[in-house]
Amino acid sequence: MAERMTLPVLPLRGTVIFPGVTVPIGVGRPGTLRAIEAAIKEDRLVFAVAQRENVDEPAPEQLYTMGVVGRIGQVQRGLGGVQLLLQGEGRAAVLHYHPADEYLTVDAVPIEQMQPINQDDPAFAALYRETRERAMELGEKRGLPDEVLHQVLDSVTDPGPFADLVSGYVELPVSEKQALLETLGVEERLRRVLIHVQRQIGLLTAQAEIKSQVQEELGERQREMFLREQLKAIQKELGEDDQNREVTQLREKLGKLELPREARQEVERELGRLERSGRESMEAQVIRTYLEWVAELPWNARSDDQLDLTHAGEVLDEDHYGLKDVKDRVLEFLAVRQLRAKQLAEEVEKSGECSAAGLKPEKDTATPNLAGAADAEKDKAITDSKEAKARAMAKGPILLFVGPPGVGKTSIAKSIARSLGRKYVRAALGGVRDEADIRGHRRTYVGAMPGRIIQGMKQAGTKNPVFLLDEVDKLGVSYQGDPSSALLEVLDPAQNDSFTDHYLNVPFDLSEVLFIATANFPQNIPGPLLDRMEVVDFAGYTEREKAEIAKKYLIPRQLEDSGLKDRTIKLTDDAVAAIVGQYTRESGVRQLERQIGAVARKVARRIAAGERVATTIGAEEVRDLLGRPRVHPEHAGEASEVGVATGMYYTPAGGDIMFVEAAVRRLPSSPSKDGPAALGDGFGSLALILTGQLGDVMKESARAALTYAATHARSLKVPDERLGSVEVHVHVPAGAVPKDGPSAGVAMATAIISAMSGIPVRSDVAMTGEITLRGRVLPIGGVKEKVLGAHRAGIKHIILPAQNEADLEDIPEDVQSALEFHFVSNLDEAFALTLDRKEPKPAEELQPVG
Ligand SMILES: Nc1ncnc2c1ncn2[C@@H]1O[C@H](COP(=O)(O)OP(=O)(O)OP(=O)(O)O)[C@@H](O)[C@H]1O
Repeated sequence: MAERMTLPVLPLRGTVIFPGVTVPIGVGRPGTLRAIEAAIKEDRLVFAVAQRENVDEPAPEQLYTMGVVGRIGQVQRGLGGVQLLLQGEGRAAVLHYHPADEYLTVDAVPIEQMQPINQDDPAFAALYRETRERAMELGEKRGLPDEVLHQVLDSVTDPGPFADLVSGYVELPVSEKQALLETLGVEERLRRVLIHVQRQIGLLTAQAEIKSQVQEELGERQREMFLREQLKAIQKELGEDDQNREVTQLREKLGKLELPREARQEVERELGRLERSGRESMEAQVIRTYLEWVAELPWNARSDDQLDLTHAGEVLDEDHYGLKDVKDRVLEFLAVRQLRAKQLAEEVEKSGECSAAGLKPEKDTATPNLAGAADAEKDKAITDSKEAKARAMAKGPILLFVGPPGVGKTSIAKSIARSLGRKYVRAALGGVRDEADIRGHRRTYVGAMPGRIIQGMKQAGTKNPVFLLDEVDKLGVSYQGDPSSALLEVLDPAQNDSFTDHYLNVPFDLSEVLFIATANFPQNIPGPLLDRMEVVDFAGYTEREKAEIAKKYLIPRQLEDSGLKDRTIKLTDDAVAAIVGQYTRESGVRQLERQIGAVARKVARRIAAGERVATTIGAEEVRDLLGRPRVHPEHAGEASEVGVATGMYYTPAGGDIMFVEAAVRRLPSSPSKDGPAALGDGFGSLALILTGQLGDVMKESARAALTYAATHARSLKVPDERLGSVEVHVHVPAGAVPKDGPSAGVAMATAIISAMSGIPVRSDVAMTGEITLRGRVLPIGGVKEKVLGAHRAGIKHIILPAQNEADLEDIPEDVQSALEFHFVSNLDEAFALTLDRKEPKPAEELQPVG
C-alpha cells in the first residue's frame, strides 16, 4: 500500500490533467492561490482534481475523487493571478478532503495503473500500434507540425503513459476525460482512447470534407460566375455573336460571286482575319469595309450589248441636235468595234473547232465520258477567255472628245451608253494630282479607299459600262506619283484585264469597259496618253445651232424643271435669239441653258404670285425678266481706221474678235531729219511698248511683227519722213482677258504697218495667223471657234493662213455662206487684203514722245 499524502488541492475547471502531461494553468481564485503559495513553500506538489461543477469555491462533494499529483513548474505572477506550468506526475485517489479557511487540502493515495497480463499479446500490440498511428493521424489532422508530433509521441513508449498523453490532448468533455483518468486498466484505457481518437478523426475528416465541399461548391459557383462574367466581357469585347453573324453573311455574299482565283484567296484570307479580330477593333472595320468593297464590285455582271448601229444612230440623234461629224465618228467607231469583235469571235470559233477535233479522239478511248466532259469544259473555258480577249482587242483606241465646255461631250457619252444598253459612269479627273486617286491607297493607310476607276466600276455595277474620264487634260503631276501613268495602264488593252488597284490588291478586269475621255485642251494631255486616244473634235455651236438646241432640248427641259410643262408657255425665235446673243457668250450651251432656266423660274414665280403672265415670251419679255443684257460682244468697227486691226481669238468660252491697236511716236534723238539711220530699211532705234495683258508668246509675236515691219518699211510704202527712231506702242484692249498665243501675228503686223504708213485697216476684215520674221504666215488652231466669233461680231471677210484651208469644212454651211474667206501664205498677201489703200489718209507728222 502506497503511502498516503496530504496536499493542497488545485481544483480544475473544465479540464482534467493526466499523468505525464505538462499543461499551463491560470489561477485566479483566492483559495486556490493560497493553496499554490503553500505548495510552493513546501515541495511544489499539489493535488490537481477536476470539479464536477463549474463553481468558484467548490465544496469537496463538488470535486471528483480521483486526480493527479502535480508538480508546479514555472510560475508567473501577474495582475489578478498567476500563470503556472503544472506537470502531472501520477494518479491519486482521495481519501479525505479537508476544507479549511485558508485552502482545501486532501489526503490521497497514489494509484498504480494496471498493466495487461501479457504485453506481448498480439491483440494488445495491435491495439497499441493502432492507437499510436491514429493518434499520429489525429495530430496531423489537427495541423500539428510533423516534427513536434513525433517529438511528443515518440518520447513516450509505454502504453499506459501513452494513453494518458493522448488523453490529455484529445478534445473531450470533462466527464469523459475524467472517465479516462479513472480507467486504470491500460488495455481498456487504450481502447477508450482509440475510440475517442477515431471519433475525433472521423469528426475532423467529416468537418474537412464538409468544409472542402462547401468550399468546392462555393468555389465552383464562383468559378462559374467568374467565367460567365469573363465570357460576357469577352463577347462584348468581340461582339462575338454579331461578329459571327456578320462574317457568315459576308461569307455567303462573297460566296455567290464568281471571283477570280486571286481575289478568292484574298477574300478568304481577310474573312479569316475578320473572324479572329475583335468586332469593334480598327482592324475589323478595315477588313469589313474591304470585303464590302469586294462584294459590291461587278466581277462578272455585265449588260448585254445592243450592237445595232441604226438604233445607236437614232439614239444619238434623239438626244442631240447637230454634231453631225461627232455622231458620224462615234458610229464609225462603234461599227469598227462590232466588225472586229465578230471577226475575232469567228477566228476563235475556228481555232476552238480545230483544237477540239484534234484532241478528242485520243482521249475518248481512255475514259470516254469523263474525259469528254472535262474536255468540253476546258474547251469552253479556253473559248471564253479567248472571247474575252477578242472583245478586249476589238476595243481599238479610246475616244477622246475635245472641245469647249457645254458643247455636249458628256451628254454624247451618255447617249453612247444608252444606245449600247450599257451603264454609264463618270470620273472627274480635273485636279487629280495623285496616282492614288486613280489607283487607290494601300489598305495600310488610315481611311484608304479604292481609286476612282474602281469606285466607278462599283457605281456601274457591271463590268462593261461606258466609263467617261472627264477632263484628262487637267490631270496634274505631284510628288505622289504621276496619275497619267496609272491612267495609261487603265487604258492599255494589253494590261487592263488585270488592273490592280492598290486598295483592292487583286487584279480587276477592265477590258470590257468602253472608256471615253474628254478634254478642253488636248495639248495639255501627256503625249503617251494622247497617243492611245482618237481625238473627236467638238467645236462650238453657231448662234443658229444654239437657238435650235434651245428650242428642241433646253427650253422643254427647263420648262419642265420649273413646273411649267403643262402651261402653254412659248419663247419666240426673237426671245431665243436675244438670250443667245445678249445674255450668253460661250461656245457651248451651258450658260444658255442656265439663262433659259432663269427665265422659266421667273415666269413660274410670277405665276405662283398670281400675276398675269403672257404665255408667249418675246425679246421684250426676256429683257424684262433677265434685266439688262450682260454680254457686250465686240462688234466690227464702223469704218476703216489707221493702226487698228481686227484679230480673232478663242478661249474655252468660245471665239471672238479682238482689236489690235498700234501707235508710232518719234523718239527724242530722232535722226530722221538727218537722213536714214543704221537699222533696216530706214529706221534708227526702235522701241516697242506692249500693253493689254499679253502673254509671252504674244509679246514675241509682236516683236516679230515690228521687226518685219521695220525691215520692210520702204517696200511697204512707209513715207520717208516717218522713218527714223520711233517708239511703237501695241495695245490689245479688254485687258481683263489674258491673251496669249502666236495667232495674232498677222493682226499685229497689220496694225503696226498701218500706224507707220498711215494707211487705214479695213474694219470688216478679221485676220488670224502666226508670222515668221520673213513674213510667212503659219497655220493656227481654233479656226471654227474664231470664225464663228467673227461672224457673230458682224465681220464680212476672214483672212486665214493658207494651211488652214481644210478647216473650213468644220464651219457650218450658213456661216460659210455669210462670209468671204481669204487664204494667205505671207504678210504681203495679207496687207494687200487688209490695208485700205483706197482711202489713204494724208501722211501726218509723227508726234514726238514726251
Ligand atoms: N447638240 C446638243 N443637243 C442637245 N443638247 C445639247 C447639245 N450639246 C449640248 N447639249 C446640252 O448642253 C448641256 C451641256 O453639255 P455637256 O455637259 O455634255 O457639255 P460638255 O461638253 O461635256 O462640257 P464639259 O467639258 O464642261 O463637261 C447638256 O445638258 C447637254 O444635254
